[in-house]
Amino acid sequence: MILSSMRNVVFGYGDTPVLSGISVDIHQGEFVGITGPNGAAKTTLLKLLLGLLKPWSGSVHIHTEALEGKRLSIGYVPQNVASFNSGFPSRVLELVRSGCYSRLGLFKRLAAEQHEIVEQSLKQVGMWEYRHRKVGELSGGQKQRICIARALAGQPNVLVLDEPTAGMDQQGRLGFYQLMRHYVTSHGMTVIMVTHELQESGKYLDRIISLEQRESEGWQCLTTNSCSVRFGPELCLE
Ligand SMILES: Nc1ncnc2c1ncn2[C@@H]1O[C@H](COP(=O)(O)OP(=O)(O)OP(=O)(O)O)[C@@H](O)[C@H]1O
Repeated sequence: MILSSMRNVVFGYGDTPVLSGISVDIHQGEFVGITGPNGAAKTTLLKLLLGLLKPWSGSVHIHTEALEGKRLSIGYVPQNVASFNSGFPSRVLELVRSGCYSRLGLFKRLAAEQHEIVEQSLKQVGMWEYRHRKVGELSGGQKQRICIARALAGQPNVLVLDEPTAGMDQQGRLGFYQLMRHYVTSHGMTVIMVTHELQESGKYLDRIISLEQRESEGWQCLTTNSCSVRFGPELCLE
């Protein structure tokens, strides 16, 4: 079932267009990779899907009925979260706990259930042992992991991640793809991830959306139905 649909979206910054006539659907409960070269507007596409940017023309629609009565809850891990400066005052546990407030609202005390979810999220990204450390003192890959844990602690039904494995070692990356696959398969979560690492992530994904430049047409959106399909002329414009 379609959860989000983008139709003929045109968008740019200032008076410079960066996406021209993009149409793409995201289905409920799929793990989608968005790929394309630097500057192809992958982050921009995510922000349009999230409603953080407004298209010049065309439409972006979230079909909440696809969630079958559940409230829409979106987790977002932006690009470069690893650049928290070294003076960032929070400790890991506080930061990850703060992810619960997107669901609970501010000024609510966390119940035992939320404490368990925080613990589970930190364990799933391999950062439980670091829970009392200051965030600013962690390595880039470790900061990336706790930002993912924070997003998971919010128990989103849609998780949007912009190059989430940047800075992670190979073992961490593979563990992360498996974890996302688990959330998609076992919890019905919809996961949308910008990635440059299709070789590694491809077998875990349900579908790839590829932003490719076509001569004289600007950036266009191509999708594959199956990740085993290589990019090439067999792709058709959606
Ligand atoms: N706030 C902004 N103001 C002006 N131009 C912008 C802004 N954000 C992005 N752009 C431009 O829009 C284009 C697409 O940027 P975007 O960050 O979406 O690309 P990307 O595919 O995510 O790139 P990367 O792989 O390098 O992260 C680029 O040419 C970029 O310079």
